[in-house]
Amino acid sequence: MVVPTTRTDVTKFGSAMGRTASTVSFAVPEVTAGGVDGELPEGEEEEILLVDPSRTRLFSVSKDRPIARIPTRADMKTLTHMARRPAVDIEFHDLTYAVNTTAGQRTILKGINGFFRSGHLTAIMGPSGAGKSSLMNILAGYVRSDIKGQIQTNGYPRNMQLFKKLSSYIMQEDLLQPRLTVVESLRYAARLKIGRELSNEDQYKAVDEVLDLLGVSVCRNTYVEKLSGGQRKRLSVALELVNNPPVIFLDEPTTGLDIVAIKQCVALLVDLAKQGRTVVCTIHQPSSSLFHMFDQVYMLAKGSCIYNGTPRQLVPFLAQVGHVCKPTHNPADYIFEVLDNGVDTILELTREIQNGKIILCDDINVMENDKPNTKRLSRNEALEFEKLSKLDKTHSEYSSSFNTQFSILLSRKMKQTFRNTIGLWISFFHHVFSAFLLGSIYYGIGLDGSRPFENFKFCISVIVFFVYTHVMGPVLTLPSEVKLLRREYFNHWYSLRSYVLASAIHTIPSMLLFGSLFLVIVYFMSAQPIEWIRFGQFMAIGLFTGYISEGLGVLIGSSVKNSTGAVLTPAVLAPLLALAVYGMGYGLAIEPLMESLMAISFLRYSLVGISTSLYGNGRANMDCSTEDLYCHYRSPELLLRDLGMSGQSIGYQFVGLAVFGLLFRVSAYYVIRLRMMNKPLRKIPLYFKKFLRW
Ligand SMILES: Nc1ncnc2c1ncn2[C@@H]1O[C@H](COP(=O)(O)OP(=O)(O)OP(=O)(O)O)[C@@H](O)[C@H]1O
Repeated sequence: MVVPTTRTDVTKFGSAMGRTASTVSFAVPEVTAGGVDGELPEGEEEEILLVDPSRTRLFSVSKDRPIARIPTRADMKTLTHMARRPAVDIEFHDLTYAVNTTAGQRTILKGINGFFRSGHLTAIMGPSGAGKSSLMNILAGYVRSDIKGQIQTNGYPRNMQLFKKLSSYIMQEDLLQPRLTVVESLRYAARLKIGRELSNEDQYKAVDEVLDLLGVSVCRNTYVEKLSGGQRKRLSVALELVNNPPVIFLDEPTTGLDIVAIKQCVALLVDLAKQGRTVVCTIHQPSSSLFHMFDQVYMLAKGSCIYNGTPRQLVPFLAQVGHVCKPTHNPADYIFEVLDNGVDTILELTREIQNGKIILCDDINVMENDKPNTKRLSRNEALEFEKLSKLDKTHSEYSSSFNTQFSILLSRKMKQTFRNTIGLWISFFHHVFSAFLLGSIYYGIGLDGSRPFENFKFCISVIVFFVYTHVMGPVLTLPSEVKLLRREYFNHWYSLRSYVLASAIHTIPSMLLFGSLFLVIVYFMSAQPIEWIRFGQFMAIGLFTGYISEGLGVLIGSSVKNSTGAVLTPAVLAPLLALAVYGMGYGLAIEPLMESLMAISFLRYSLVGISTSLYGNGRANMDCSTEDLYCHYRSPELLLRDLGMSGQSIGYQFVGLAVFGLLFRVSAYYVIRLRMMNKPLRKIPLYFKKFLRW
């Protein structure tokens, strides 16, 4: 092995980067490596070319080597029906990311530099904890605080609003809508993400093209829950591809896939990049053949860049600093072994690659001439694009209007709800069985003046039924839904308001259907008065209670994970129920303090409402079935008085319930909004102020 003479030269080169172009020569040691062609003879002199001293850091260690062509599918299809997008290059300078931990401040990324260009597939690699996900999150805009340094797109400071529209982040977990078919999922995504940019017909054509391109046409009518791991990953990519984003970030796209699916997945990313997109993914140790499929590899260790360049240049680079990779060795594995040598090695590699300022390429001409198909965005075009996107306030943020988002989301949710046939059957049996059970327990007591307290227990049972039936569903399902929401919301599919509103409405039809069935059965079995107004009020209070309880479930489910929610929900409901029934027998003697406490239990309004619907509104004295001389509570007025409910209007109970319903839903909206951010606590005062202004 030839002792490299490069270190000082590279340092010189690095210091020359600031102002003037220069040409630096150094000897490249003889190296051979598995899977790499065209090694140089020992001691051969190579020229390092500095292309643009002020910004660009391309240089070649081995410019005479055959050009490493990225394998692409010969029959690769082009996306002719998609919206046109500009190509976007991303660069970052002196990027530092430091977070506060209990042990003090921790620097996760240490002044790294890089340049990820359009038309290239870049892999961010490194050992566990190196900072790959942190870098990806920062570049994608997922993390935006605690960052120092510059991030630029096409040479200009990144405009986050514009960048969000031009980029997609595909997270590691394939979060998909299980009860939609592949083509339905894509069509919903297209309608939300493309909006008015393309006609419906063109949107559907774009969807068909994406299906073809990603090789998922065969399963276009398969339900998502039935897809294989590889197909799910392809669908995840397809969903983000429908609006043709020029920048795609993927976090660990190969995790959980078998070797064949991994290759197909990376080949797909290569294809996407070759069409002019900037594709950046994080990846754990890839195989040698996989490693060489990437156009650029960006390696991190302990928050610093230790390599930046083409896969082919990794072996010569390592050899340059005295680490020779055997031909039989996978270079991607070898560098991990090198890192095992300790911190000094990391520092040395970081110095050599100038913390990412240098990009090692096979041939500068390849880098320069291998332009992507799409048009690069000039400064003027960028400004024009920005201006256009700001013309209409609604359209500046999302591709489709609020109403469109709402109707699409509602239709998507309803479709899934009504396809959940097992869930619907369970719900049906639960309502019918509980209704007959309750009806049997309180059979025929409604008109009996000697059993009003039993009838009051019946009212409590109806309220408890509606509370527990509707509160637990969102508590258990929302935490996983929030994850899916995070992906779609972050990728700018729709606004949070349209999502929350659609979620708040989609359960109403099934709730009305099953709830009414339950109420009709119990009302008539328990022989309540056959008066349509009373019946209507009874139904309305019961159904409204169910809806408000669901709102409480949404608030709890959006705030905590489901294991916590399962414990927290009964803990919240128990005191509310105790406050609701307080006053039974006390009549007019309820203390003012207790009265105000009772007012904060929404169940109190339900209970007063349902009792008033049966006994209020000037109901005549009831008949008594017993032979008692004195049947005290045959007078409904007396009964309501002793329950502490006299003089209460049913309208007031509806207003009380509506206030709580609104409070739960609006609070849930803000909690979800805070969860979508990475620094929620800091934003609480801001949101409180906004809420007060609303
Ligand atoms: N917000 C944070 N607060 C505290 N530490 C953090 C935070 N974000 C990341 N870290 C730490 O920074 C280091 C880098 O994290 P990151 O997730 O970026 O690494 P990674 O290279 O993606 O690792 P892996 O391959 O295991 O996913 C880890 O040690 C992680 O614990």
